Amino acid sequence: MAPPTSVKHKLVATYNEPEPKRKTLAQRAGEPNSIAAVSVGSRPTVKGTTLVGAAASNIRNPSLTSSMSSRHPSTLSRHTSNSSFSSSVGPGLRPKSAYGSRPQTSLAFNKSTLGRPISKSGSRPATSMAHHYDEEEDEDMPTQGRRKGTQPFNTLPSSFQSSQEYSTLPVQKSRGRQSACAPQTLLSTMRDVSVSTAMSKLRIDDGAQKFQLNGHQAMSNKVKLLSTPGSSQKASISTRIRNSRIGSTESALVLFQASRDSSVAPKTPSYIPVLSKSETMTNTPATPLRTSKACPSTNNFLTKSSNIPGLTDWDVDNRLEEMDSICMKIKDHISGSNIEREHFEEALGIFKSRIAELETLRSQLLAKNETLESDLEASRQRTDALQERLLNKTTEFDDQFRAHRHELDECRRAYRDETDQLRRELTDGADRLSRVHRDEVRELERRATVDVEDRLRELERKHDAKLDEERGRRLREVQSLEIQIAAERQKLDLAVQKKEIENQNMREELEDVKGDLAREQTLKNEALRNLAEFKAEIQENRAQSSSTIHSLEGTISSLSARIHFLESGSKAQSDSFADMEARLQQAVKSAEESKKKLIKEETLRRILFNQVQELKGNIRVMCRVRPVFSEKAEGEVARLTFPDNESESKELEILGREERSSLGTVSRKTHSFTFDRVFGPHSQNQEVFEEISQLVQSALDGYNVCIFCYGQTGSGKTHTMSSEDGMIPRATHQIYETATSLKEKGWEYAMEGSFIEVYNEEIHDLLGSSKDFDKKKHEIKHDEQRKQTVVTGLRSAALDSPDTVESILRHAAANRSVAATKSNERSSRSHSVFILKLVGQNRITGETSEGTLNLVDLAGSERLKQSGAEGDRMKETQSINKSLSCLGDVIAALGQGREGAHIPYRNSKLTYLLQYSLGGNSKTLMFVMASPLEEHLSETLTSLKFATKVHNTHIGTAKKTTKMRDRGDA
Ligand SMILES: Nc1ncnc2c1ncn2[C@@H]1O[C@H](COP(=O)(O)OP(=O)(O)OP(=O)(O)O)[C@@H](O)[C@H]1O
Repeated sequence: MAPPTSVKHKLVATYNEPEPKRKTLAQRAGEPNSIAAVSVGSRPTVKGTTLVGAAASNIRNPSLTSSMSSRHPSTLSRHTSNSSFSSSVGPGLRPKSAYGSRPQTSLAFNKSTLGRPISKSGSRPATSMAHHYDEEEDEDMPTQGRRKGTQPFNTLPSSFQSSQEYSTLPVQKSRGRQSACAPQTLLSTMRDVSVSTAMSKLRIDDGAQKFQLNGHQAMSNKVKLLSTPGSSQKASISTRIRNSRIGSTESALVLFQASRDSSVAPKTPSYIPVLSKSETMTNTPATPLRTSKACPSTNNFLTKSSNIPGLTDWDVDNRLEEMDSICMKIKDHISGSNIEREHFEEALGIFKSRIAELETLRSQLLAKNETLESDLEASRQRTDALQERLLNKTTEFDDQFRAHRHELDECRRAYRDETDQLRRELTDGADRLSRVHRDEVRELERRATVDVEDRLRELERKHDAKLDEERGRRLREVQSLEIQIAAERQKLDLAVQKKEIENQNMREELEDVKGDLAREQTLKNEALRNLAEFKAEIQENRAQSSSTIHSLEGTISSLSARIHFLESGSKAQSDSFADMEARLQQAVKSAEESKKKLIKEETLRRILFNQVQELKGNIRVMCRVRPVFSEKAEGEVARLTFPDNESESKELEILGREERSSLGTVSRKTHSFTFDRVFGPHSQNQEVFEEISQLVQSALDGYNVCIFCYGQTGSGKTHTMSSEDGMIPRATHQIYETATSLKEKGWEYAMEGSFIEVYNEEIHDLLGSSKDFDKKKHEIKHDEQRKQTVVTGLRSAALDSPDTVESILRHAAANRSVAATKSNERSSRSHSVFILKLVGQNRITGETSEGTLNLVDLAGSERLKQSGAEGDRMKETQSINKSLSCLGDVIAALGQGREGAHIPYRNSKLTYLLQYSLGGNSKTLMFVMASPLEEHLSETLTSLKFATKVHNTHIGTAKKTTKMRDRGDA
């Protein structure tokens, strides 16, 4: 295998390094005639042509010079030698021409000198050698030349042969010039065994590398031989040494050395010699070869032993001269050979030194190799250590990874627990807030109740004191007390409303707190999302997990602090809310108690009112003036004035028509009227009902109450009495509510309503069918004992709910409207009476009461003369006027106050129907309705004058129909 180029270059650089082992062998050889050192550029100067040739070839053997002279110019030239050397030094194979040139030359010389017959004789060593060589020349050399690449040492036999011939030179030389052929043979032998020839056969072969020299390269070849392995070669060398009788000591030694060192010759490429300074000598031009003229008679030369038949004798003198010249040449050749030997020795020294250098290089390389191996081992150890460390690090990393994952799991579990704890805390906080708020509301109600109770106690004391006084005072004092009670009630209502507002505010605050809690919940959710994101970041970046955890813990702690802060704030709000709620409950409770007190007060007030009514008389008259809807449509408005306070008016002044006296003066009389109350055109039904509510209430107390409206047509009777907010609906509602409230006192009332009309002195059931108006006859019957009136055949409706009243009124209005279509303006032509019978029983006291409330809407009072009615209208008007006149007569009779006097109730259906509601133990209220129109002025004045008569009538003291039952009977 070819060595690496780098190594080869290095070897070139270290070629001159000494080799101790080689040096020792050289010393052992004990070579005194060492070859003179040959240096590049210091070509030795040799006298003579041979010497010049030797010098030119640096190390060429002098014998070679002679042999070269007989060599064929074409096969042996300096140039060829140089080429051969160059080829041998180079990495390529040795060229065939270079290898075969010298043997061919030798062979040519042998052939030229000895001829074929001589070479075939085989009697002389030289001849045999020549023959042998000839055979090799003819057969082997080309083969060797071909094989030298694979078997470079197969060339040794040739060189060895030359060596043998060379070794015989001293023997022949000692014989002297015994035969003519001896010198020739000697020359041939010397040439063959010359160092140059021997060196030319030697080579340093290292695999594909071959090193072959010509001339002075022989020494190099010997050196090459040192590295030539193979026992057969050593044997050949030993044989040659034995065969060389006097041989050159140096050659013997070199061969011996080669034989010895061949066994230890390094096989590594480092022993491939590389051209150095000495090698450059091979590049020097070789000495011109001698031609065959140097021995012109060689072809005819015969020795004494030549016994070849057919050959003739030759000229002795010429031969002698030739021999002399040959001898001289031999001498020169010998001297040149000595010089050449010195050169070889010198070259040998150089090569030894180079060998030493190579050895040194080898040792260095070995050392370096060892170093490299040690480095490699160290590197391997380091690699193992690194692998072990890597394994340890991997294990450690896995452990850390597991520990970190475990830590992350712990953190995740801790966060989950903390989140659950926060959620529980929030839930608990919300529950606490709710409880606290409820407590606050209770406390607020309690406080409000206490306050109201205190106020009520104080008020009760005031009222008790006032009630003690009121019993001895008049009606105005009672009214003032009522006003105060109403004011207190209003205050209480305001207080309750205020408490309710406060409660509402507290609820709003609670809602705000809940909103804050919801926002906190949102923040908490955001924090949880941030926590999840932080967890994701922790997983992504484990190195930052600890810092992220700390930051997350900080966020959680801040959130916890904020939650605590909000809880504390909401707790305060909850406290205040609970306080307000408690106060509210207290206020509600106090309001209920106040309501109870008010009921008691109301009872007392009714008692007082009845007492006042008894003191004042049982018939009261109130006046109401309807508003003007349109002056253009209704005409001129009469001049009605209210001299006293309009809100509490009791007086009415009407400017009468112009009256022309007999003297022609025109005057207008002012008519002044005074009633229990005068309602102006701006008054409402609510205001009117407040005035009569106490009277209506008397029906529950067992009184017969009759409220009727009197006035001309279109003055507002029906509006006041039967409209949606008129006295009938309001009275029934109030009675129902009062009856319900009196249940607390044990009173149970049975309320039954009926609605009739008196038309043309006939009674029609408005709750029945309108078809029966003219068919069904109803009779009026009186119960003298019970002082109750009963109309037969009437349908009545139990007032078990306020809605019943509305249904009754709607039904009655529908019947009246149907009737109106038959007889025009039926409603104005008939008296309508709503009868409400109230029968009460107190299950506690055993009292019973039976009262009747009659709400009467009288027909319009018109003067027949003014109305111009005819036919049925006239009959209606007459009937109306009759009944109204009878009413006036009855009232007038009652006003006379005579005991047992006749009261003409039977004169009309109306008065007979109202027998027990007019006078006696009844309470009567008459509304006189006035029209504001100038057109109706006359009729208005008539009505007002009639009302004045009634107002001036003292009917007597009303008595309620109550009985005390024996408890035992009950
Ligand atoms: N105080 C009032 N406020 C407003 N409108 C009123 C008032 N009084 C009467 N009216 C209206 O005047 C008109 C006539 O009233 P209403 O029918 O009650 O008179 P009347 O006296 O009942 O007549 P009639 O005797 O023919 O029944 C109605 O439209 C009624 O609404």
